[in-house]
Amino acid sequence: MQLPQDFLAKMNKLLQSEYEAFARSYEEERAHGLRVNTLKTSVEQFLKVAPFGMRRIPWAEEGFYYGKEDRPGKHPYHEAGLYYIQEPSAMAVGELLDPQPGDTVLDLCAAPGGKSTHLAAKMKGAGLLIANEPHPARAKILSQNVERMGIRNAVVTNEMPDRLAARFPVFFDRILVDAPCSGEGMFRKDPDACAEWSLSHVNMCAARQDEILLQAAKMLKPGGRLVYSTCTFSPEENEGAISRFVESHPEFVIEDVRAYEGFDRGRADWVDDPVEKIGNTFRLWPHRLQGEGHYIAVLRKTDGQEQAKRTFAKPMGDRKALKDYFAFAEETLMDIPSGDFTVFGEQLYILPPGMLTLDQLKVVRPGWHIGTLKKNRFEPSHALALSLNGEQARKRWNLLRETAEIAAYLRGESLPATGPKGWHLVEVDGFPIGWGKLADGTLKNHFPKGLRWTNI
Ligand SMILES: C[S@@+](CC[C@H](N)C(=O)[O-])C[C@H]1O[C@@H](n2cnc3c(N)ncnc32)[C@H](O)[C@@H]1O
Repeated sequence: MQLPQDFLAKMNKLLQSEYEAFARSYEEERAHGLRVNTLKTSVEQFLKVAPFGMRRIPWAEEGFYYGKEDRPGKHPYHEAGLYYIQEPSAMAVGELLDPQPGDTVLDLCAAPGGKSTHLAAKMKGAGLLIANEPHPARAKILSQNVERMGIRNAVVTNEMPDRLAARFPVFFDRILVDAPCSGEGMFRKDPDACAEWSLSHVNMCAARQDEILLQAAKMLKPGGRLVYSTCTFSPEENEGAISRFVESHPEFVIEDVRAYEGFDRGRADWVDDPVEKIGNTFRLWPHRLQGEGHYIAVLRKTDGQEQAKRTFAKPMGDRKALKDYFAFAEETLMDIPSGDFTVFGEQLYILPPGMLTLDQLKVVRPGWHIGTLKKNRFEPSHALALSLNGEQARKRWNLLRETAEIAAYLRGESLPATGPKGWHLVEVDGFPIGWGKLADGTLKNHFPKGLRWTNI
């Protein structure tokens, strides 16, 4: 592959004797990974049914390399959200932020959602995750991935960091800044990053990273953890960004976290003014492990003001307006999803607990999407189907993978069916994949139009 000459010269100067091995890695095939979604299945259960070659990724409990010939993006299990296709090195980031169930977590630069969905799995449905992405089209994709992975406790926003910082000061236990960067570590995976690269682009990215970190710092609680990551090699965006940040924020310390085999450490000698513990940060190199290039720093806020006054989101009070929803839920579900309901237009959501008001913010998904309140009837959402397990539905319609029926369902076709009338949770091998509504010998297809498969 053709790499920018200025980039190669810079890497040669930095890496010296290691440069040859680094340059050779661009001639090699990159590794492909998927992460099992433990909100829907366990690793053990998935390994029993996995139709792909699966080899463990050492630094990610639920991460696996899959085979070169495998096409996990084109399998019904992908639509059922049983896994997320994620670059192997990127899985280290969620492991290092390590959110716990019940935490309040922000993913500030979140699209398309590889790391947000990893954080949500670690939170096991308890606590609040805000996944933010300023680019509108990318925020939509992020929201679709949150839906596919069956996440109930996430809010997806489409904001700039300073506007979130004004609303959520000192609010989060853990924050991830997976910063937009010059993408040098992704040249094998993403030729666009390679085409866009220049020394001035690196400097522009570094300035933007300083601003994002500044805003993130305001939102973290004292004692909280901030993880900063990039998929680039340039010291300006890595050791440089963290050194500038810690220098201007002495209440932050760089944590000393154990490294996995193949992880390298941050390089103090590559920047002019490194802070003391910069050698505790991590560098992941494509010539030292099976994954692309990454940089990761784990920071803790040791001190700071506690925020007292907050305006919480107001749930809707009028439960009578939800009578069609409750009628649907009683007929269709074993346990009725309940909590702080909110309505956006006709759309019904349940807010995650402890959510602050979202007024004046650009919100793509204010919580768990339950369905649409139509005139005199309720229509369940795809998000509801994907967040259930089969036992939670009264009427289920199971299809087997690799059959004509599942292919027809994914193409959006109705299926001949007999059985009780009403909403059926459609499954593939027992894993929910969408809704179908049975009447007059037909299961009407409610798999969303935008997700339907063509060419199968
Ligand atoms: C490296 S990508 C994030 C990848 C994502 N965390 C994942 O794992 O799927 C960085 C993201 O930051 C977004 N971004 C760009 N400018 C930003 C800004 N000023 N503040 C926050 N995010 C920004 C980009 O649109 C991009 O989606």
